Amino acid sequence: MKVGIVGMPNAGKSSLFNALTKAGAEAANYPFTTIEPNVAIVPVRDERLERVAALLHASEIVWDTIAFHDIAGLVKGASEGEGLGNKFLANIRETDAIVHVVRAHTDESILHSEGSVDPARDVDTIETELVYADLEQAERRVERVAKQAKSGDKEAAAEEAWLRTVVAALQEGRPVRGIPVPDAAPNALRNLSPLTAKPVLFVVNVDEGSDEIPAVIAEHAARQGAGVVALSTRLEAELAELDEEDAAAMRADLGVSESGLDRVSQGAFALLELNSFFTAGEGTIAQSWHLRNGLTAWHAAGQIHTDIQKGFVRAEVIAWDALLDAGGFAGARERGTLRLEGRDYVMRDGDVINVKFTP
Ligand SMILES: Nc1ncnc2c1ncn2[C@@H]1O[C@H](COP(=O)(O)OP(=O)(O)OP(=O)(O)O)[C@@H](O)[C@H]1O
Ligand SMILES: [Mg+2]
Repeated sequence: MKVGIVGMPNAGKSSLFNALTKAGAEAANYPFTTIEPNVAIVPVRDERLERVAALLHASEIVWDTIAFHDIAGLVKGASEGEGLGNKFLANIRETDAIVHVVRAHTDESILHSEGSVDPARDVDTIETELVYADLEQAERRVERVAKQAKSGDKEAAAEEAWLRTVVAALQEGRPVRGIPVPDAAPNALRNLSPLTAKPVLFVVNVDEGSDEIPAVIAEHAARQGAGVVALSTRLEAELAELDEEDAAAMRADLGVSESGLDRVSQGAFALLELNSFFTAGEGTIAQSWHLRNGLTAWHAAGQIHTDIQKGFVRAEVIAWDALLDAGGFAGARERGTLRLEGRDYVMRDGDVINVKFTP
């Protein structure tokens, strides 16, 4: 899963990114934590898997990860190429979700490109740039698709009609999110990959020691079904430089709630309506995975390995807490809480699964 970080210049994007990168380096078990200078691979920690791993004396824990893409600040006019903004926006077109960093801290030593701290105005500026960028993209695409439609391509005709609705909405400043995709052109949304259709997590960059979300941002987020997390990105970046004990002591001193970064990564996952599931065995690797709500054991097998999916026979499944209650797989088998399920079993959040397959 990929997430793009957007926001005004100096909003705190790179501080957040650095904090995430450092946390990733500590915990990810990935040798390639920073695969590119502006891409950070961050583990999504989950206490449930930690407890399962402890119970089974797992050899190690492998976390599912999110890739965060840091881009330069978007000024007004970014979509017209100012400040290279458009190129940066193109970089995040392929992401699954957007983290929008909003400055709310009042540190006067940090310049604001608009001369004052005003979270609602800044959110509006960035959202307008995203709308413009999508508009430009949609106008270009509609021309191309219209040509295909003229040659009698039914799907192209449906896509063209959809694109015209999209262009009209964007011209009025409305996002693409929520505009229904026609059955006759099921790939229309993916072909355009509009920024304003992606789920959003607002990260409100607050003063140290605060975790208050400004009401205007909370209401704005609620209206568009977005998530909100408040933290000081500078503080998180500083804490990430400390070892775990010192960081915990400093958090306690400042009265800052634990794991601001975990809230960001978990918040990003929550946006996409993903379920977690786990694979684990006595003394082996305990691993976390994610799957869209409503998908089955067969899909879960495909996440683990295509060969395991191809050879799927059945799956042993148990809820993570039932496994803890039973004291392990042997106990669960005795109690009958370890179930055998077929390929159509709909996975539940927190399931531990062991797929039996023919190689
Ligand atoms: N909560 C905060 N309180 C005080 N200062 C902060 C806070 N968050 C970030 N800063 C400071 O603001 C400055 C800009 O932060 P940062 O580089 O993360 O912004 P950015 O959004 O990446 O900017 P750019 O758009 O230029 O890439 C840094 O000096 C950083 O230490
Ligand atoms: Mg930056």
